[in-house]
Amino acid sequence: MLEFRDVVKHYRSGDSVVRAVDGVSLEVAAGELVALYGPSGSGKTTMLMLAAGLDRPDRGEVRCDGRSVAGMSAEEATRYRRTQLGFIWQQFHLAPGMSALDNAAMKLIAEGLGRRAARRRAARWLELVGLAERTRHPPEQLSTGERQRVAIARALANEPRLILADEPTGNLDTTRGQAVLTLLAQITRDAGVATVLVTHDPTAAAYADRVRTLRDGILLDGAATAAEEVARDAAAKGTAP
Ligand SMILES: Nc1ncnc2c1ncn2[C@@H]1O[C@H](COP(=O)(O)OP(=O)(O)OP(=O)(O)O)[C@@H](O)[C@H]1O
Repeated sequence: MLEFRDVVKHYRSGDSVVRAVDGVSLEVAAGELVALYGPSGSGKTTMLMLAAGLDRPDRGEVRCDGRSVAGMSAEEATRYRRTQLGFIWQQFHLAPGMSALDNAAMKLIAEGLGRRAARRRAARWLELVGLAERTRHPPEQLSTGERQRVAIARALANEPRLILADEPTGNLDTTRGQAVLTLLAQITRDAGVATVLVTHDPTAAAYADRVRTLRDGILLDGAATAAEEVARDAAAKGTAP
């Protein structure tokens, strides 16, 4: 479903070059949840931006359902993001002044679904993420964790084929975080979605079918279980797992 083929993305910053993604090949199948695990600055968000067509690789190719993402016109890329993709952003990107319900319904309305039907569907997703009591509140009247859940409801409401989740539980307490991860794993499996979960939390990585570790823009060898990755990480830091 999603494929990175020898992808390189470097950023220039003054005289130096940041090798954000440095020759990554990775496939994520429909119905599979892959965790991209790695420290801050290892290139995880850059990989999601490339998959969403919000940035272009310097070399290599990102394909979704066989189509080159960088090869899409601006119009095709917008439609791809609205209809195929559920992007859960680290910074939420909610519209201020609009209710949680309208924020969650936004992509559905943009795709032409009637306002009432869009709101009905969005309300169901808000309920699933535990926000049934907060649908009328705009983001500025919600806690950070509640905003994160609105962003998750919005990302899932269009029933995407590919979910890109950037630290989706970063602002949630353990119970809420586990509920969101269980929901993501369930949607991935039941709806045959390909999901990439970016995290530096080993507990979150444990919900994945496969965990791949990114360091300095390079994927470490081999797929591993979350437990193996946690042990490898602890060994690298010289701490007990
Ligand atoms: N637009 C940009 N211009 C210059 N450098 C960038 C740009 N975007 C990212 N970088 C750099 O690329 C590297 C990878 O960044 P990225 O955001 O992908 O890391 P990350 O693993 O998602 O980090 P975090 O866990 O902190 O979100 C970092 O060193 C970052 O500073």
